Amino acid sequence: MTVDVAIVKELSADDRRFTLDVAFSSDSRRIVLFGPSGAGKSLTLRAIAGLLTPDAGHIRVRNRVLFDASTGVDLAPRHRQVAYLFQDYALFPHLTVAQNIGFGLTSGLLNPSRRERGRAVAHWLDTFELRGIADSYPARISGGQRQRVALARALASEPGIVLLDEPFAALDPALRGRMRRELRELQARLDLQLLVITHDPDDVDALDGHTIEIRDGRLWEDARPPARDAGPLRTDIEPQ
Ligand SMILES: Nc1ncnc2c1ncn2[C@@H]1O[C@H](COP(=O)(O)OP(=O)(O)OP(=O)(O)O)[C@@H](O)[C@H]1O
Repeated sequence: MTVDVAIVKELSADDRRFTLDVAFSSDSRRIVLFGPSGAGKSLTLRAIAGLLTPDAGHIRVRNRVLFDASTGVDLAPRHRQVAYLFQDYALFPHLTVAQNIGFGLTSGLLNPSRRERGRAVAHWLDTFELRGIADSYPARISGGQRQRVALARALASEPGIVLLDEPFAALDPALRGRMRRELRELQARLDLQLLVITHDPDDVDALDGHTIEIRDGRLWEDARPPARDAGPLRTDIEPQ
């Protein structure tokens, strides 16, 4: 299985307690964690990224053990080859589009020369059609452009998997439809594996991957059978 997660984490704040206890595995190129607000989706994503340490269990991605409580393995986030795209994209406001993308190249394991970095940044600017705004700051570009910059920055570090936290939630409906299509097209072009969390059934339909439903910190059901190959990309979904 490319992604194999079985984790338990107890959390408490004030007088509230929350138990995350999820186990799933999938070979699909598009894995969708679906569930209502407060279900435990972000906690699961944070655990995979290495930002939350489970009490028990294991996390394996592409045959690499990222975490295993029984053997004490707990790779640092920067060694996981996992890119995490935050809900608000978390771009650096004081860096231009090109500099934000370049940051993805310097923060990971890769430490390319200045010239190589320049070439890689140019490549990602072209891939995401961001040349025209390369020198703009995040505050001066649109929501869709911000999402593309965040994706470009995430992909520049050549991750094994990209984790996306509600990637379309902040976009207006028209743009949401376009970005869903763009993400699928991009995936087809770049051979990416995506793990997306969402509470929106339209995202589930549009992504058409292996959907895993989480509620109250537990797996609700494997809503669709795991697919070795997520199959041809759907083209019948129009932007809203
Ligand atoms: N540090 C913490 N301490 C205690 N409880 C927490 C902590 N972080 C999150 N929780 C609780 O864990 C539950 C799951 O949170 P999580 O952020 O994973 O939900 P989610 O499914 O991603 O929801 P949303 O779609 O609203 O982002 C929530 O009830 C939340 O209040």
